[in-house]
Amino acid sequence: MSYDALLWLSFGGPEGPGDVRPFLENVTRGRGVPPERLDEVEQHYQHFGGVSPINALNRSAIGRVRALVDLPVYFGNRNWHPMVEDTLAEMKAAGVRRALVFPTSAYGGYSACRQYDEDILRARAAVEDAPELVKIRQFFDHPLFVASFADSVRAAAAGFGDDYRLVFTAHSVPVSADRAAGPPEEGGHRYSRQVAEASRLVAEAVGVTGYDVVWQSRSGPPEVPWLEPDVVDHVEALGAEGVANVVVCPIGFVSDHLEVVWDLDTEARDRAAELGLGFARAATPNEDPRFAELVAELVAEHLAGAPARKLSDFPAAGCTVDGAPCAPLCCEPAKRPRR
Ligand SMILES: CC1=C(CCC(=O)O)c2cc3nc(cc4[nH]c(cc5[nH]c(cc1n2)c(C)c5CCC(=O)O)c(CCC(=O)O)c4C)C(CCC(=O)O)=C3C
Ligand SMILES: [Fe+2]
Repeated sequence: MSYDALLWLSFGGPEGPGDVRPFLENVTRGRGVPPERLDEVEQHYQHFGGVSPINALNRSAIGRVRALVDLPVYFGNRNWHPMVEDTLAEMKAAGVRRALVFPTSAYGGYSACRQYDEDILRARAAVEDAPELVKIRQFFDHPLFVASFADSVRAAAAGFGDDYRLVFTAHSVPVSADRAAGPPEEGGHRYSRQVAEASRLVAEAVGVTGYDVVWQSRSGPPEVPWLEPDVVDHVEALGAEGVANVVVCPIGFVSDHLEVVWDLDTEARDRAAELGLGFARAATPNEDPRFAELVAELVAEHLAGAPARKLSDFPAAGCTVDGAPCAPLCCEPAKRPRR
């Protein structure tokens, strides 16, 4: 199979105050997020002038990937411009017939994997005679992903000697969504188990034996259970335990974005300061040159049909054609209550 492009598929984020509300409406359309939560999240964005760092960081990484791969690289998002539908139309007009897709998420699960397949379906439905789109596999246990986080944890912890608690954090999801993550015969929880596995690998690389895995940025109505504990609550619990310093590693994300700079660098950091805890946040991989190398390796691996380079034997999937699920009933979307 030959490919004539690479499509970088991401979440998207607003780039000015006027973008915030329409962006949030795109994110939450039909998802049962209460309006009060949206108002609150809008304030987080406006606190940063309505600009999320995510688009600029994607463009910066794409620049480095362009130097490493032999394919034109296009950029499209689920929720904000450049929208993936528009990018795909542009690709089609440029004569692209088959493209690889790099999704900016390392994990399985509905929000982290299957929803990107839905983006591919939606984009292809919007473009007549659309190019074929083949998505690249999950990479939570790739040696370059793990090494990048391990170095960022070491750098963040540098001022604390050995006296710190390492806390990994990933985006919370509804408990029901995590239960449905992966193919049904595996028993579910593929998202939280992959997050736990990546955390274990990074802790091992750093040489830390005691660490925690917690969740952040929960949304949805309060009566719906989401993965816990929350990172800010956890910082409080560590303070009560007498822990002196906390190093937070956002293992669930490939780049900084609003939920990293708000929930971690603002909320969790402020709470730690109030409690007199030392606090440091490990960098996400995006700006590490190894992240571009990781993407180039994943592309080369796919083109060569080479075996996956990975540090664990935990199941991974995600390589899909034209937005089909990884396997029948894999990460089935939840039936959401209409509001
Ligand atoms: C697993 C996961 C990832 C990691 C995988 C990946 O990276 O793709 C992720 C990433 C991100 N989530 C982001 C932003 C938001 N997520 C929301 C809402 C939700 N996220 C969910 C899950 C995830 N989200 C879920 C289950 C919801 C509930 C509603 C729904 O089922 O969709 C909302 C709505 C408001 C709110 O309620 O918080 C916003 C604004 C941004 C961009 C931030 C920026 O602009 O910089 C990024 C990278
Ligand atoms: Fe999210």
